[in-house]
Amino acid sequence: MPTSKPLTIVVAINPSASFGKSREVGPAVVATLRALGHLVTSLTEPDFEQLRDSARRAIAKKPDALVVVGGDGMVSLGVNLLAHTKVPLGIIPSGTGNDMARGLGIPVGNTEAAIGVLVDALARPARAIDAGRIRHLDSETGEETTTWFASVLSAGFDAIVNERANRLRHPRGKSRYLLALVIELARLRPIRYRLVLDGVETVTDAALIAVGNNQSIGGGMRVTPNAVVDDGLFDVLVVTPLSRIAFMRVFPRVFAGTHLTDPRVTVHRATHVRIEAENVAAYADGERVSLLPVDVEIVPGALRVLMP
Ligand SMILES: Nc1ncnc2c1ncn2[C@@H]1O[C@H](COP(=O)(O)OP(=O)(O)OP(=O)(O)O)[C@@H](O)[C@H]1O
Repeated sequence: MPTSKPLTIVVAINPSASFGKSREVGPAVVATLRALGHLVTSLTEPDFEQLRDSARRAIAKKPDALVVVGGDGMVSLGVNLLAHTKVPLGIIPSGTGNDMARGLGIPVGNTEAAIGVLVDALARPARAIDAGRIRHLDSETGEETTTWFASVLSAGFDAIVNERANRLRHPRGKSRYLLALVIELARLRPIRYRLVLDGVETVTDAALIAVGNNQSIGGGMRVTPNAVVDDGLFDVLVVTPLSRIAFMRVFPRVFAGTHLTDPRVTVHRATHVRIEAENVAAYADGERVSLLPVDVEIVPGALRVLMP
């Protein structure tokens, strides 16, 4: 591993990521960075909100980097604190999905390799990538607010499955999503959307709309496989209504990103996207944003990242 000058680094750790299966990852990151001589502030808190508050206070001191240890929820925490600042974001994936890390080429499922990538990246200037800015109504206050995302915003069948999984108490782990998928597949029906892409409006029935800065959701489902994080554009996936049988044919192809050849699947490129539909929630970077409508805008170069 190359050595670099001592840096001040904040490491924000989610010990509950991946259902607590990766508790040793955070301490390993902190130990490695300290062994290299960096000045590390290690943050763990009882819950997400307190961690976000501690990280916000630590970032106000302008450290050289914020490293998040966890899944896409932790990426979301980092992106929302760092967008439009000069502080770069490092990611050590230890969550369930880890889609942002996957799309950036950060090793997933190999902590040592991910730490190696981070250490190398700390010795180089960080890379600027685009981020998505969502304008929506806050679910609690009803007031207009802004949420940033770096990977994919989705609003459709996958969000419905997510909502169902969150309402289920059992089973734990990935099988909860599988059960939610089976339940919602049985109830599958088209959603009527109003979609505005760079000022051009369409009203369409669809099963799913996803707005990608990066490529995947749900742990490697490459919904927008051609999205590029620094091209100043979103890839907007629209899947027209599918029968259950057609869904089961198209769905496995999404993992490989080969669904784009299916005539029921379209990808548009746009910088501004408005999505409206009745009673459908938007999820971004795996976290619930709010019910639709949302207005989404790409902000070129808004985020600095430590990546290969
Ligand atoms: N102590 C804690 N610190 C931070 N987050 C916590 C904590 N306890 C529970 N959480 C929950 O963890 C969620 C974020 O999890 P994260 O995304 O890091 O991992 P994951 O869900 O396993 O992975 P992925 O999002 O990639 O599927 C937050 O929504 C938060 O509510």
